[in-house]
Amino acid sequence: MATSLAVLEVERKFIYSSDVEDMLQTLGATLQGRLLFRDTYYDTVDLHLTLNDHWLRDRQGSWELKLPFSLHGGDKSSNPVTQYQELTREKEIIAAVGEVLGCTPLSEGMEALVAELRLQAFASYVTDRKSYEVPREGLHVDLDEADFGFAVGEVEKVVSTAEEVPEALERINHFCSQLGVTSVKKVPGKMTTYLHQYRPEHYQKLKEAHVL
Ligand SMILES: Cc1ncc(C[n+]2csc(CCOP(=O)(O)OP(=O)(O)OP(=O)(O)O)c2C)c(N)n1
Ligand SMILES: [Mg+2]
Repeated sequence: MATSLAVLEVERKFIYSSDVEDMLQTLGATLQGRLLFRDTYYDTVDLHLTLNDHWLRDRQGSWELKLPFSLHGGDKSSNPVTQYQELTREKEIIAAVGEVLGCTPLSEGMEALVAELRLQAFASYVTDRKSYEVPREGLHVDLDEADFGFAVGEVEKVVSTAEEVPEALERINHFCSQLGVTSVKKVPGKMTTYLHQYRPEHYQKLKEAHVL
């Protein structure tokens, strides 16, 4: 079996204003397209996945698990840049879910895993996304509008080794400052806002665990 390179997503969220698209174009960004998609997130009854910063979702029939890979330690709750590994192969997702839950799932597919572990959907929303590429910087920018009335932008770089992370951080932070994003405070994303609005107890537990 061919070994796949890791997909490590380094990302910084920002709040944008109505002139953001003009600014992006001035900075050399080009619009790639617009996409509408629904994400449904799953967890165990006792919230073991999210309390361990593992985010399992079904995006329009494709499954994905985001899990932390930060080698730098530090306080996640205040850093404006997040670093996650992304798994999209069901076999790898099932193994990683088993590892964090301390079990060995028998299931070979995601629907079976949901039944076996009695996973429950805890959040579901539609995102209307405009995607920009910044070829010169190797960066990707998304402007997201969620169906519960929340908008957020993300500057992102995908790398495959931990050694590439510092340069990605530098490029992201430099691009953000050019965009006028100066606050070093962490901006709440769609999930943080969704949980705060619709699942306050879950939100509180994640705050107490310093996951959000
Ligand atoms: C600011 C901040 N946001 C999220 C987290 C953790 N987290 C919460 S939900 C979550 C999973 C969703 O990640 P996010 O990038 O917000 O979603 P989305 O933009 O729709 O997915 P993409 O298309 O980029 O793959 C994470 C990693 C965190 N620790 N801090
Ligand atoms: Mg994102």
